[in-house]
Amino acid sequence: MSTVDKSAVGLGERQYHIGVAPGEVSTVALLPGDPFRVPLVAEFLTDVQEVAHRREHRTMTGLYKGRRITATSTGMSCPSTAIAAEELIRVGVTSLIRIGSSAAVQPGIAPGDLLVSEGTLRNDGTTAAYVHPGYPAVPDLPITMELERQAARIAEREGVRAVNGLNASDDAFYAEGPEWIERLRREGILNIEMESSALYVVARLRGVRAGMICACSSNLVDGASLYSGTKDALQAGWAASIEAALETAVALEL
Ligand SMILES: O=P(O)(O)O[C@H]1O[C@H](CO)[C@@H](O)[C@H]1O
Ligand SMILES: O=c1cc[nH]c(=O)[nH]1
Repeated sequence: MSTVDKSAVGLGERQYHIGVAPGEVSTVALLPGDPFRVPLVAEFLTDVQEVAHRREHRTMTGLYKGRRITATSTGMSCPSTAIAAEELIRVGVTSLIRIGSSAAVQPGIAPGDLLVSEGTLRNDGTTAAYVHPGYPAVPDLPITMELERQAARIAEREGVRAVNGLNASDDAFYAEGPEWIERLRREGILNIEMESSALYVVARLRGVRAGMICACSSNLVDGASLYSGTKDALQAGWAASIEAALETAVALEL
């Protein structure tokens, strides 16, 4: 019986899940979760081409201030994020910046505020298949520092807050009960989302760079919630996050 070595699958070819081929992407990719947010990135770009849209993974490539930029949606959660990251890396992406939405678990963070990740608590199953339990999920330091600089600048202009710190990646949106949220709050975690754990671990293992900036969608400890109609603030937060990520790509020549 022969087995398939997946480390060689798709190298130099159109990728099985995300449908992109070498030459169709930049060296830097912005990663929203939702495919419907890829066109929001495209609004900032010129010369945009839709490269592929397979399953939850939609990809567009264009230019921002003369720099080639790709946007690819990861879908929700770590399994599809790991696949998107692996396949983007196989076609030449060397910097991955997640532009997400995320729920705050510290008081005083409001929908639309900007959250830059300095590290992720790995409460997901995917990364357990890649690395041992104590392995850290951390973003690239220069990307993180530039995202923080850009977030602070844009937040001041837009009259929102920019907050930097630790986040958690959960697998189960509807299993985030009060005990879990209270524990994260006590341990100083700022916010919860569902993808950065896989993004950071895959990036580290493959020798590329990753970072994350999120827009706050809701606050699980002080009751400000997207789920009761704060979508305008969230949309402004997404636009601000995209701008911060694009300016980071330009500043660091990613
Ligand atoms: O809006 P995105 O970027 O998908 O991020 C957040 O929204 C989804 C949950 O509602 C999860 O994917 C979470 O990480
Ligand atoms: O994990 C998550 C992500 C966004 N919002 C939540 O309430 N939980």
